[in-house]
Amino acid sequence: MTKPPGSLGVLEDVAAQLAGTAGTCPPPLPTPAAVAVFAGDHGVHAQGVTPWPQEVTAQMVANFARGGAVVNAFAAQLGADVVVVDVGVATPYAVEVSPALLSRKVRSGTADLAVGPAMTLDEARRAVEVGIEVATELAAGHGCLVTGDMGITNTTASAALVCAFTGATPAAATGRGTGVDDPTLARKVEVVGRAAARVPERPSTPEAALAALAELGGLEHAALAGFVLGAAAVRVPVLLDGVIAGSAALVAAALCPAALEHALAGHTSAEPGHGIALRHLRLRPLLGLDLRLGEGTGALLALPLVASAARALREVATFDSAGVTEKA
Ligand SMILES: O=C(O)c1ccc[n+]([C@@H]2O[C@H](COP(=O)([O-])O)[C@@H](O)[C@H]2O)c1
Ligand SMILES: Cc1cc2nc[nH]c2cc1C
Repeated sequence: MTKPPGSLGVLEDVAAQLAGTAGTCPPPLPTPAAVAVFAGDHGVHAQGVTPWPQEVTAQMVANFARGGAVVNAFAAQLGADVVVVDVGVATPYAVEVSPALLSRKVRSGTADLAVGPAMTLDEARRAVEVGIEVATELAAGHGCLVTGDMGITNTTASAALVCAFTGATPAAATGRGTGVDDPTLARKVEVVGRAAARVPERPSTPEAALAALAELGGLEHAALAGFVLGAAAVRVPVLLDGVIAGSAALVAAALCPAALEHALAGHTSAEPGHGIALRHLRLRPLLGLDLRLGEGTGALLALPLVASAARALREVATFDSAGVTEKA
């Protein structure tokens, strides 16, 4: 290629990874992309760890389906498709039947992880299977699968998963989520610590990973873990968003370590557990913009970088073909 070797830095690693995932060099363009926004509610809402009412999850599901959320705006900028997947929303919403909304509810919200298992092993497995199925369906017709999430209180479950899977302390892994005050943050740290202490640290077998997921996770975390596995199985790159995807990727890595070879971290969010998860997974985030929205927004912003990496391998002339003299 007509450039000094290594001069595209991290994009050279991205390009090589895309080629490895596809099994072809140059790799296909990662477009069009599809964002799957997995939505679920959380029993731990009862502990007062977020200022937002639970109904906001359902209301935002309707907003995604109508095209009115930030993720829809960012997707429109890139020609990406948005699909919202109800894997565990607890309150009703009114939307017309739309191809942009998939009803795959496993249960109406999890149980309170502060006092016992968030879900059963069977529910966790079924939610993982939802993610695998959605990835498989979207892979036909899309060059990149982008993770999205919506779930009031899901940064609490994310922090608990990060503690369990990395050994991080609750104080280090727990952040302010949508923006909680100091007393709420202290309560959140306490809840995360109490819950994470119930599971054996750093589960590494698939059985232990599924058990930890059922104990601490959300239905959207389970589906996102499956989405990562499903994308890898059909060899389509998966671009990860924030702390919810990052904590779900820890679960996916314990279920099948090789799956993470097909994952890219779009950004690192302001939630401290996210950086911990990415370092544990040895994933380098492409962007750092202090985002803390979720929905898939940070991952989508990184998509042009991933597409440019693929385009460089596909379209740049060689020294020979362009008649450019090589270095001595
Ligand atoms: O993506 C992130 O890293 C991220 C960080 C903070 C908040 N969020 C979003 O905010 C919601 C959860 O925040 P909370 O405070 O209710 O736990 C949920 O819908 C997430 O998508 C997302
Ligand atoms: C309004 C709102 C939009 C969101 N999108 C993702 N998480 C969210 C949380 C809230 C509160």
